[in-house]
Amino acid sequence: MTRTPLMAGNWKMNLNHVEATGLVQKLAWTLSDKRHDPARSEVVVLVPFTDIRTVQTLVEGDRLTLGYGAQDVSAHDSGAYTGEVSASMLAKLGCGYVAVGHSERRQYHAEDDALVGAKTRKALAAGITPIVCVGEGLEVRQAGEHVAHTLAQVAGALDGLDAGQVASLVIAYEPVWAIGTGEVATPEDAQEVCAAIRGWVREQHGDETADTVRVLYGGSVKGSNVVEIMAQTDVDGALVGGASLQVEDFSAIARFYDLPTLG
Ligand SMILES: O=C(CO)COP(=O)(O)O
Repeated sequence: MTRTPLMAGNWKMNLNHVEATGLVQKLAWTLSDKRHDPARSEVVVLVPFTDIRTVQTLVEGDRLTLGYGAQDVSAHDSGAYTGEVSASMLAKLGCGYVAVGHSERRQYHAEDDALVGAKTRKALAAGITPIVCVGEGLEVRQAGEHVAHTLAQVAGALDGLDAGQVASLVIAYEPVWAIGTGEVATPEDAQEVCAAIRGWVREQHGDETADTVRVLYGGSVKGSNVVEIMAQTDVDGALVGGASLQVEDFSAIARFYDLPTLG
């Protein structure tokens, strides 16, 4: 079973829709100039809600091989939920992906596993691939509880899903202590937890599902460290924050398969 690597750029709260146009155009130009092969890595940007329509117009107008999506979605279908955006609204804008349960949502908006699970189900029901984010903080890591902690988050978010649904989604392991800090988990750290996640999926949903589901690593991924991270058996891609705002760096990440290996 081959899993197409996925390189997802999470812009977080950066770039207005005018700036988004500039970045998407430059990214598309660079990827095509360097002959990026979409069969070897799928490239996606997760953008602020206010940028989605603009990105959709560029992707559809120029037939770009660039996926796009949102960074969050409501757990509700419609109604009196001021400020929220539903999965069907995102689907109408052509979003292929949405991040759910990012550590910044968990930390600043008190999202728990039950809410992350509800959002995951709404995305799936609307035909959008959820990128379910999990990962431990520094104290949990220091206590040696990172695998158990992360698997509990996976179990909570994927509760009630069938094997087909689990196979279709993406799980992103992002150790909180490695996000935006320049502190990268070692490739072995990334592999340990990504393998444990796949092992959990295998136990719960069988071999086919485990061999199909894509598990990403996120946390200070850059062009300079992506090759060694992608060399890990159970890492199927990266969820990239800061470096996704830099066209040169993000296009290098997208073309990880062409980069020289260090050492
Ligand atoms: O949170 C992240 C992606 O979702 C990781 O961010 P950085 O790549 O900036 O560490």
